[in-house]
Amino acid sequence: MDLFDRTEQVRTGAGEKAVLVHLDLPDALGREDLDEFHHLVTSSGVEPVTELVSKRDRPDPALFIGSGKVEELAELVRSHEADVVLFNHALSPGQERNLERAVKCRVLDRTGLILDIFAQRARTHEGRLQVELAQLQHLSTRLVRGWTHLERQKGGIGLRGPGETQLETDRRLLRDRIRSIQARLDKVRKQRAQGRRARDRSETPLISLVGYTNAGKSTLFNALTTGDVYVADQLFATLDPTLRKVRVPGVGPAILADTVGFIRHLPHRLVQAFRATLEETVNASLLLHVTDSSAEERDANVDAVNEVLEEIGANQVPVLHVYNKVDRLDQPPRVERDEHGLPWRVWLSATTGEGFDLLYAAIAERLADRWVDRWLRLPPSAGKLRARLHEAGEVLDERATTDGGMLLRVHVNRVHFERLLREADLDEEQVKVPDPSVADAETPSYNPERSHRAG
Ligand SMILES: Nc1nc2c(ncn2[C@@H]2O[C@H](COP(=O)(O)OP(=O)(O)OP(=O)(O)O)[C@@H](O)[C@H]2O)c(=O)[nH]1
Repeated sequence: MDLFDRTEQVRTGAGEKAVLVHLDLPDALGREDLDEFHHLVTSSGVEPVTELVSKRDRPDPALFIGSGKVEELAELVRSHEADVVLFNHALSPGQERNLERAVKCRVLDRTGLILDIFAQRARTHEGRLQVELAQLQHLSTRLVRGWTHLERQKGGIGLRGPGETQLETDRRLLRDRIRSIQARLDKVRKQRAQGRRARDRSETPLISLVGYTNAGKSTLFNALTTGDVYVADQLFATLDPTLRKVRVPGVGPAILADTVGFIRHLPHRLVQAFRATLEETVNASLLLHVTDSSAEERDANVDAVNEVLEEIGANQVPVLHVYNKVDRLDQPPRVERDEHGLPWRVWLSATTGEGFDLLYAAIAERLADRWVDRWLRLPPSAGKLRARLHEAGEVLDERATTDGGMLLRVHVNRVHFERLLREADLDEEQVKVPDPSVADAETPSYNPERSHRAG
């Protein structure tokens, strides 16, 4: 059995009996939600047998919960013959090790649990690579500071109590494996970027579904595409983004992307690991932010999704909120508009289809203003930006200025436009100029040789 067979065993097994541990902490110290924890646990396929909920001002540095509670926990594990203890919190490698010794049972923290669910749900090649990378990185923190995971999993005669040599070998194997996965992921990402550039050029808008896990994204995605995406009443039913071509009345063809469900306090390393999955979100023309309107935690879920969007740099993308599951509220579908009169929130039901007509109309209206058509004055140093604008949209006119810079008239997707300017460290006000043929503003010298319609 090599190291990577053993990492497989970090996963929870379906049907395993679990004792759940939740510590009620002050907000500032990372308060977690108990209902969401139950959802997470059910999604992982283990069977919760009992739970230990306790309150503390701060976690114990060595055991997370107090030593009295640890004894109680050990007793619960014994009496319920539990296979695993699941914590609704991130544990340090040391805490995990101490707890395992004290309760004589496998302990998995929140990050490990989320990774386990991701591992079960990953279906595409890229998704699986991403999960494996995140798991190995999680394991490597345990390997460097602790050693329990591998030591414990070795088991078997002749494999118990590895010496330094084995530890070094495993570290090296782990490093090599991480590097090889990173290289393969880079390759997959490049292929994906090529697909994206082709889409950009074809001007097909990309609409990305995002939302708190279990909000109904896959149900909506299926209903809109009549496709067959995995739907389940479990968290993270969707891990890999699924792209489908759809026809939106009033818009024409568009690409719809389903993405992984967001949760509160998604460990930072996981956000990094799933960045490629979420890249579709960063580059979308419009985000459909789906929310379960019947959920008690509705507003907190919306905030949690917004936080992740900010973290992945997608907070600049226009958003249309979809308040799903209106059938549960016994309310008719409707549209709310923002202070500019634009559709802002559509209340509908993905299962009954009520409100889809409102959604289509709202999407069409929101996408209508997605292009910018304007004159820009670029300094000589902005050659790269000029090239990127050519790639991202259409350059309708281009003139050299006496200072070696450029005047361009661009027709480009607003989202891409704003992103490119940000990347070039410029803002719109610095480069925007009036149409030179009508403006009284400084007229640049015009070099007909260099004027062309860009292809
Ligand atoms: N009553 C009702 N239930 C819905 C509606 N839309 C989705 N559901 C249910 O909500 C649950 C979650 O739906 P999914 O589509 O899997 O949710 P998701 O947001 O894709 O979930 P993740 O992949 O975990 O992020 C399923 O049991 C759906 O049947 C709706 O409009 N009304």
